[in-house]
Amino acid sequence: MAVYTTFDDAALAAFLTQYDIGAALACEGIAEGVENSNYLLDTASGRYILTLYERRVREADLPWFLGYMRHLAARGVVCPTPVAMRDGTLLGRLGGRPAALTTFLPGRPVTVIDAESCHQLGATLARLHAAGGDFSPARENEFGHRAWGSLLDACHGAGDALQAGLTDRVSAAIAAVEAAWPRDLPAGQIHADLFPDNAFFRDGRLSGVIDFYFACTDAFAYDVAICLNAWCFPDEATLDPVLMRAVLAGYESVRPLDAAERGAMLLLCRGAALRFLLTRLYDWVNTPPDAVVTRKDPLAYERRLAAWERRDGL
Ligand SMILES: Nc1ncnc2c1ncn2[C@@H]1O[C@H](COP(=O)(O)OP(=O)(O)O)[C@@H](O)[C@H]1O
Ligand SMILES: N[C@@H](CCOP(=O)(O)O)C(=O)O
Repeated sequence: MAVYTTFDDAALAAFLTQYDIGAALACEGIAEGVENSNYLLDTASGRYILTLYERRVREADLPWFLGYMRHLAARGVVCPTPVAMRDGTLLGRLGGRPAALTTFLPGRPVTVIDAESCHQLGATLARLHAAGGDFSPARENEFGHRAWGSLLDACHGAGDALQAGLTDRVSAAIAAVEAAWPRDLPAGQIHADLFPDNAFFRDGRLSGVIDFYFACTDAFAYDVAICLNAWCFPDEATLDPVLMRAVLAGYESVRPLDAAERGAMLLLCRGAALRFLLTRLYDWVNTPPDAVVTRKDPLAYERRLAAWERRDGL
């Protein structure tokens, strides 16, 4: 459950007076998600998502995220669009947290990932990369390869309780991937967390993308590698090559990968597995026992890392 911050009716009413959307008819916490507190808000003018930003999201980055979502929406990428207050401001405060309203996207994540959904995902990712091309402010990837060593250190060896020798194994994997990390790949704005729970489908079509709060400026091919990890391991351990080929074919139907990107993909996949292994491990170790959130399994990404390491090529 991801509702960390609550507020009373009076605080919500006061917050909504800044907008032109009417008073709240209903406002319910949303159980899914791990990063922020999300509420489903209904007013006479429609349905919205109310997000209170928590934890990892730096307040100084919020204008970048909200501006990026507006930019993508204006270019035809179906994603939550921040709703402006009467004075044009996108960001307010509620329950002591920075807060914003975005449009509600209908649709649901796929229940069974198949080649068709993977193909659509790949094509959508490539469109998202193209649409971000003229959004010029850069935002560093705070979970890029330079951050991995510090994330592991911040776990203080506690991963060994999950799996014997995990700390040394991950440390060696970071060193190997970092030493060969490719430079100068085509780069721009990437989603960086386009997992199946962040892609909505309606009537068999990918209808929208949510959750842009890890978006950053990095290699496009790395974003593809994140999706290969997130979408192509049906049993959390074994790569399904049919799904992988479908993601790549979907992507390349819109934006062909160049030779350097194709050559680097396997290494980028190992890097992407490490990135989610490390943030999940950090959360596993550092989430207080009374927190109302379901921790995600770090070892599901150790198994993906091992699967990539066993391969000679895609
Ligand atoms: N714009 C939106 N339209 C519809 N549902 C949304 C929207 N944004 C978030 N949600 C719902 O809220 C859940 C959590 O959102 P998400 O952005 O993934 O949270 P977090 O960043 O906290 O992980 C999603 O799984 C979805 O059910
Ligand atoms: N996708 C990440 C965690 C981020 O969660 P989300 O609910 O914001 O997508 C993971 O699976 O580790």
